[in-house]
Amino acid sequence: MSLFQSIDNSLHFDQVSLAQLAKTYGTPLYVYSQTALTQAFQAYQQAFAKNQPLICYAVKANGNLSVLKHFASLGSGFDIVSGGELARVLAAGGDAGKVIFSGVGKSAAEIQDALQAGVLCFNVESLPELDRINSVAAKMGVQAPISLRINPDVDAQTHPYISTGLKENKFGIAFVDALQAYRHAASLENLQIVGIDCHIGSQLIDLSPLTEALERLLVLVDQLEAEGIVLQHIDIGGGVGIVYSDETQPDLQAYADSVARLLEGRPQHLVMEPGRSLVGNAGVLLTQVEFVKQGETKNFVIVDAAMNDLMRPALYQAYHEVVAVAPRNDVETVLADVVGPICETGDFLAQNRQLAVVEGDLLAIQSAGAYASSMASNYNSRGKAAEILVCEGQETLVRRRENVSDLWRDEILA
Ligand SMILES: Cc1ncc(COP(=O)(O)O)c(C=O)c1O
Ligand SMILES: N[C@@H](CCCC[NH3+])C(=O)O
Repeated sequence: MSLFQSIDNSLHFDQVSLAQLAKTYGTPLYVYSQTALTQAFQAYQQAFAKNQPLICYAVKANGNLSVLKHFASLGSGFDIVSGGELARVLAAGGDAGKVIFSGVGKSAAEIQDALQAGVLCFNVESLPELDRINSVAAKMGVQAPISLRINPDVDAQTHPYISTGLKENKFGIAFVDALQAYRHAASLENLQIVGIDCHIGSQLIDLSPLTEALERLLVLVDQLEAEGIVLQHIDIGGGVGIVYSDETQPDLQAYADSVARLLEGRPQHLVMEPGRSLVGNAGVLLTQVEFVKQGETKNFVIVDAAMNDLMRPALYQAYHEVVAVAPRNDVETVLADVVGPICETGDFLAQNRQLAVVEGDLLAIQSAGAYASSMASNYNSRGKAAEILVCEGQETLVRRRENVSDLWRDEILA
């Protein structure tokens, strides 16, 4: 059942009035539904019940502390890609023992902090990274748990900027080099090999590339076993795509069933790193119309949110549904681009939409829970939006709006 409801012609999300939230906290405003977060997490648990996976939520999708705390309370682990994300997970009460550390450029300091915290493993993406982790661990007198991220050269059939499992992508260790890399890891004294990982891309609607990648990984697992390298876990990477507009909802259960079939009889634990599908449709970005402007060839609905708040449309021409919080029929519907106040032609949130709005109206930009606030910037010296968590009629402010008059606070007037 949708958590959006129209009550007296006014949109509610998880039983909280969006108009009331805008009035209390101002706009632009991110609103996340805790109920939706729980439902999305439980959908994974249920679909994959047979394998009892460790779900490591990908923090990069939405690192709000309260979102992380909620996932931790549901038993989630975390997939991190920086020291900053580790700090967030720990601040939110996450269990370091359920943290996997991905990313192609881990610094020595980040590795040291992660070892200190006691992360579950590093997903290692290159040979020099293996050596670096080994040397940091040696200095600390510890064993570092590692898993190799394999680049299986499988086409995820998604946007090229978020495709990660092809030969030409910077991610992972090439499939053909994988055995040699494991042998090298096994020769290093301060490394403990615990797993294997792959992640081929994000926003996958056709899930067959995911199972294809897993099949390739399993060939390696068998080869490793023959060499006496026995793994504790298999990490299948990120989650499934979500519906932004007219995509077909990917069949999570069918995917889980294929994974279960492929892993049948194997001793390894299943690990996964979903991000988008746990938070994407649990969030909206509320924005207010500043002006409706008639251009010579186009109409523009100028709103108070911009590409610094939500950069997906500018970066990937991504589509986000835009709906009026209180739809009206007393003004003409026009075809318009929804644009922000930033001085860039690429500063649009939506293009060619039919909208009937006037100055002061509120719009809800849908599917804004993932890769939205987490990719926000201060471009044009704009403050980052506030964030609210709603749950069955209750609201909680979980991030204050940044104060624009002291955004310069970390600079030094020389
Ligand atoms: C290494 C890694 N793991 C997990 C994810 C999360 O992927 P998704 O948000 O598609 O579930 C990503 C992002 O694509 C990633 O780069
Ligand atoms: N930022 C991307 C997803 C990146 C996935 C990270 N590997 C998006 O908004 O779709």
